[in-house]
Amino acid sequence: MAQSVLLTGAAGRVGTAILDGLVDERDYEWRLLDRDPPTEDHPGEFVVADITDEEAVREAMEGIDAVIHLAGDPRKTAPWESVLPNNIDGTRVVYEAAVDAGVEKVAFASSNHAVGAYETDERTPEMYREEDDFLLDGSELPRPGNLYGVSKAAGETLGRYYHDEYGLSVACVRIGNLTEGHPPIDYERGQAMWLSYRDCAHLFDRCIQADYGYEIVYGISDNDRKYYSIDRAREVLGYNPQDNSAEHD
Ligand SMILES: NC(=O)C1=CN([C@@H]2O[C@H](COP(=O)(O)OP(=O)(O)OC[C@H]3O[C@@H](n4cnc5c(N)ncnc54)[C@H](O)[C@@H]3O)[C@@H](O)[C@H]2O)C=CC1
Ligand SMILES: O=C1O[C@H](COP(=O)(O)O)[C@@H](O)[C@H](O)[C@H]1O
Repeated sequence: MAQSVLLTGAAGRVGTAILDGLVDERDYEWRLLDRDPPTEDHPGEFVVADITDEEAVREAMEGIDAVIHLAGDPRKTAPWESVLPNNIDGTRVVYEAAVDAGVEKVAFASSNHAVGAYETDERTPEMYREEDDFLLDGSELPRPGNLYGVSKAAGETLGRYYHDEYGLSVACVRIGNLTEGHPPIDYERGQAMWLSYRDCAHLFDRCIQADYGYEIVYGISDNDRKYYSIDRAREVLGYNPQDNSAEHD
């Protein structure tokens, strides 16, 4: 039977990458949720709701097997007044409703900014280059460099709680820098953590398909220069990225 997947933040960039990559590939029954109504054709059902609206999220969660939770404020400059409701409280609402609805898996869009403060003056810019061997693998403590990063670390910790307490499978994907078509130009850091659209779709697909308990993985393409390991994503999720920012130099 087709799996039913709730995609929050469906109208955004990451949501678009996932839908573009998976709609024709996979037989998922999509339920899309965003506070902004759709502007384009979309698969499945579209629920216009805010993730802080507990009742609406509960309703949207009915009959769902897996959730890809993207909705939130993606700005690294986002103030506390925004990340507290949109990224922290809204994420708690999503996990809580998922547990109550008997959902199996939640893939959470975390961010490189949850660990941004590892990029110290002493390490940069060398760590963005191929010859440098500094590597974060997901087992390190969060080290945010802004309140947005704090909110993503909070989302990861909420996931840990809902996994340990209720057995929900949770994959936190620390997404790098998603750009369509090619890596960011003249931006070493962005090239080292580039995530192509097709690798993004494939990675979240693996989060729906694979078996896991609680995981933190990095969401980047197989870039020659990288300071995030993708070994865990390969091992646990079966992630097999096709793109590499070096091929666009
Ligand atoms: N684009 C990137 O390179 C990266 C994105 N991420 C994370 O991935 C997720 C998606 O990011 P993007 O697609 O780039 O952002 P986006 O701004 O393009 O999309 C986010 C979507 O979430 C919706 N949304 C925001 N707050 C909401 C709320 N309270 N209730 C319902 N819907 C709400 C917005 O309407 C928007 O359609 C975010 O959580 C972001 O922090 C993490 C790392 C990198
Ligand atoms: O979490 C995010 O990270 C990406 C990449 O960060 P940046 O510091 O290289 O801009 C960012 O583009 C995206 O908006 C944000 O949600």
